[in-house]
Amino acid sequence: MCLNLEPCPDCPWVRRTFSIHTRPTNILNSRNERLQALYCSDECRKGAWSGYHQLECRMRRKYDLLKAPCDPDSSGSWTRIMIKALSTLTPAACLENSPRVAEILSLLPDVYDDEKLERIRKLAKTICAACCEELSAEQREQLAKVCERILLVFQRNSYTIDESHFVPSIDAFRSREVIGRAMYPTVALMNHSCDANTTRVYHLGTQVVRAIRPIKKGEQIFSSYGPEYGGMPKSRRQAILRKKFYFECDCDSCDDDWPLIGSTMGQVPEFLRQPIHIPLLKEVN
Ligand SMILES: C[S@@+](CC[C@H](N)C(=O)[O-])C[C@H]1O[C@@H](n2cnc3c(N)ncnc32)[C@H](O)[C@@H]1O
Repeated sequence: MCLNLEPCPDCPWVRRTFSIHTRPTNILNSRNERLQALYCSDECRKGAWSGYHQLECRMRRKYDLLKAPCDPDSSGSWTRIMIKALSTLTPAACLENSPRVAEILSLLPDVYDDEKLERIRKLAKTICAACCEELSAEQREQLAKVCERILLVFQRNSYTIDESHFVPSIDAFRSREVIGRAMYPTVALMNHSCDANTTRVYHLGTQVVRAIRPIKKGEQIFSSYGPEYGGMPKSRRQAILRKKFYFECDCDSCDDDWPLIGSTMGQVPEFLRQPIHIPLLKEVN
């Protein structure tokens, strides 16, 4: 499910639908920039408004008024997730200590008390206060805890979606543009390895997982959550994974503390150490 590209999955050129407004507006984000609306059609715009944005817009204004420390993109996507969660949970069911709620609250018991958690907590409280005015303060507090857990699960299991623009130069990597975040349930089952055997690419909002070396039958399929062994020492990789995803990496390269690529260069024959100049693209007249 791609939350950020809704409600128009057929229109991949709609960008940042989480920071849109459906008509010209003077609302500014926390960086004092005007929020931008980009839709592929009028139909799409109307669908967004009636589907979720009416509520989202109210939340955003309320949230911005509170001047909570949260960047607009994150608060936008988190708001949308919470609105969806609240619509499936029903506040009353949440408060009866249902097995579903107990299950949600039991997730991620080892959360680290960091800045991001604090922001998520504030947002969850704000949205529950705005969405569930009919509940008592105590009930809203309980509901906010459920929402906080849902957001944390999303944050740990979702992926950034980017689009690569084809630029015929060695700088092609820099032309990647982040267009949102999404949860892909099957892909979320993949563990991280600092020596991953797959990579992810995106094609019009669809995530494609590709093997980057032969994978034997029965071998575990690993994804990279970011850090990779060759160019980064174990301590730094572990620190990043701990801060961003809250786990201690036990992949082979961390367990055996594989050396950095540069540190093994002395063992590589001289002719292999020479840079190879192969033009990436052939010019065509
Ligand atoms: C996106 S989930 C991956 C699927 C998860 N293993 C499961 O069973 O649902 C991410 C979680 O898996 C665990 N994990 C993933 N890669 C790991 C690694 N290299 N070392 C230790 N734990 C890892 C961590 O608990 C992390 O929070």
